[in-house]
Amino acid sequence: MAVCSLRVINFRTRYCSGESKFKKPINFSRFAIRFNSSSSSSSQGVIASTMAYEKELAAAKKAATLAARLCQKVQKALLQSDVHSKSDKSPVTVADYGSQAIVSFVLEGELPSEPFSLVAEEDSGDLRGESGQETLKRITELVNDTLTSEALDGFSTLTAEDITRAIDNGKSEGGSSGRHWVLDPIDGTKGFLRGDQYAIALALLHEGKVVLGVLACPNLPLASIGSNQQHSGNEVGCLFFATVGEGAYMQTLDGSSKTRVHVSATENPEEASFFESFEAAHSSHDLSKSITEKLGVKVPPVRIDSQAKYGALSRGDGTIYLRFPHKGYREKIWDHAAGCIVVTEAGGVATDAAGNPLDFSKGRFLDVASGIIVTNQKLMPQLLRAVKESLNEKASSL
Ligand SMILES: Nc1ncnc2c1ncn2[C@@H]1O[C@H](COP(=O)(O)O)[C@@H](O)[C@H]1OP(=O)(O)O
Ligand SMILES: [Mg+2]
Ligand SMILES: [Mg+2]
Ligand SMILES: [Mg+2]
Repeated sequence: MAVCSLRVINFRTRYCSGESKFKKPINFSRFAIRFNSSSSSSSQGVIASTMAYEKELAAAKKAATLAARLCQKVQKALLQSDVHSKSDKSPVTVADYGSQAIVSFVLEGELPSEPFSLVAEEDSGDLRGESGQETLKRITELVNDTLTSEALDGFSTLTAEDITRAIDNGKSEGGSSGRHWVLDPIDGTKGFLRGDQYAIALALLHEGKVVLGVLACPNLPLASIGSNQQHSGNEVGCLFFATVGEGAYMQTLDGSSKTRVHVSATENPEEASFFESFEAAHSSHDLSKSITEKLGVKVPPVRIDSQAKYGALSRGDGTIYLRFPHKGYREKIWDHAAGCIVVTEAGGVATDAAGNPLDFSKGRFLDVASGIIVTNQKLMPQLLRAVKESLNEKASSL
């Protein structure tokens, strides 16, 4: 049984000792309150006590929340800017790198006694040459502004080199042994640019299995977004999180108390609504139309960007999520790891189009047969049959 006790920890000690990769001492004068669990989860298998991964979850929530603050600042400035800069990709670049730097920096600092491995989407290659200097300067300012104003007041300013090093922590190959953090610093960049949905998606792999996931969705309404529901209230900003065997939860991004979430219990596909990519280039809308017609789904699809779809599904806004990328596209683990554990812990099932479980243990890529489908346990057999029929029809029409 784990004991929760309040412990005061000096950030200066924590962020500067042990395995830290930061050459420059980082001076934190702020004190943090952390839970100290007497049941060490790190070396006792994937499912240990009921308090397993508690300190990792706290660190992940903190990292994703701070990264979300940075992204919100950039998106706000982007949406206020003129038409010219809206077609300019640089704001999202700055937010992508900044988000990755913050998550890397916070995780490494919060968990100093653990070896740190991060599999993340971005790397600093494009920032290192002469042409990247202006962007790197903007990222460095943004990260420093965010950490100063939002949480880690009192720390000494990070240099551009600190930032590139934090970003490049993300080069790990992951795999089936040990622990690896998995990060998409902005999932749904197209949605981010449009002012729509995006997510900061962070998960932890342990011995090849996803054991923890956090999804920060800054623009997702707190109220349901399903096509069957009346929209009520316009408050936005959700944080979903789940630890293996302990259920899935949602709270507001600004930190309200958590609520346990469950997938929809709908067994009748005629009552089900479904989610898919906003961008037809990311997932075939024709195929999902064929599948949902076979099932008898009556309402039109809810199309939104990013793993916010997994979050919405985990709280029952809809019943089905279909994703069929076009030929040649290879899925990456950071595009599904966090969403997958959130929806699974909420009672759902995520498989590839052939019904195989998703295997996150093979490195940076996630090799799947044809696509990814998600629904509740009761509907999955029916959905799999419809998917198989539609895929066969598509193959024979080619
Ligand atoms: N051609 C593509 N097909 C499918 N997914 C893509 C493609 N290009 C990028 N993606 C990634 O897939 C996800 C988009 O999914 P969705 O349509 O559900 O928002 C994002 O993670 C996006 O990456 P990124 O993280 O850079 O935005
Ligand atoms: Mg992504
Ligand atoms: Mg991304
Ligand atoms: Mg990308």
